[in-house]
Amino acid sequence: MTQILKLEGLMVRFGGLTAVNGVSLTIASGEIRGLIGPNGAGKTTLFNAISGLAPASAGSVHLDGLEITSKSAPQRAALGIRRTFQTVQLVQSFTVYENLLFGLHTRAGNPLTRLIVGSYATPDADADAIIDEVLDYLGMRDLKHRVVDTLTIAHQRYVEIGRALVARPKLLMLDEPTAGLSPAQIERLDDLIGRLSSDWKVSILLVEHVIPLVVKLCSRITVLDRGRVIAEGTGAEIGQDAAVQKAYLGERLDA
Ligand SMILES: Nc1ncnc2c1ncn2[C@@H]1O[C@H](COP(=O)(O)OP(=O)(O)OP(=O)(O)O)[C@@H](O)[C@H]1O
Repeated sequence: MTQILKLEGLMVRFGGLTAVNGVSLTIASGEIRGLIGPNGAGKTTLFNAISGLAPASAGSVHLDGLEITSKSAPQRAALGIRRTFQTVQLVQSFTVYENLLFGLHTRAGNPLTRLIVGSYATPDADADAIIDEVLDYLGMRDLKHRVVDTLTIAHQRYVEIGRALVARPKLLMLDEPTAGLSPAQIERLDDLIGRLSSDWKVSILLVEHVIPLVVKLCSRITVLDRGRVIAEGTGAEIGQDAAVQKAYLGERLDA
């Protein structure tokens, strides 16, 4: 099976602190991989190292067979890595449509967005059609011209996912997508994430504190603690793992 993402011995240091410490992992095409770990384990830093926001101190990152370790974040985005953030990062005073255009133009050639986010590919003739397709998929067509800061946090999270999808990424990284959502909203998002990988032919790396959701969605889960991978396996396997139980100390994985 094709490996979409391969990390080998990845390290990220902040001065004397090693936030990511020799992480190696591979994600297969179409896989939904869970990434869990206690607070401060290094999950967001690992996301940043994969997406190019945190430079690797050592090790390598390959995307779909291409080494991208020294590529910038905009170059990685253009090559097919897209992500969402723990705290939603949209242009709040822009409409849903305008925010999705940003996602599209990181792979197309709009001069303004190229100045802001960089661009390495050819312009898209049919931005509107792509955006409408994504909004229809997300059930948000009626919100297309709404200003983002008038939307619920749940809808804002969908817009972030939409901004990633318009670029038809190879790897979609979701950083705590359920943060701030109600149980009903989490259930809907859970259903969406479960469909995304096959509907959009995208591999997903999911960081999430709602462990039952990760266990349900992901056939394999990687567990980080203090920057290191301490376990990898199915939900049942990692639930039984003594090192994982110790790292979570009291948090119930089967809750
Ligand atoms: N820019 C930075 N400068 C210095 N230290 C940092 C920086 N970013 C993260 N850290 C430190 O790196 C470690 C890993 O942090 P990180 O945010 O990646 O963990 P996390 O697993 O995502 O945590 P959480 O689940 O709480 O979001 C922590 O000790 C954190 O304080």
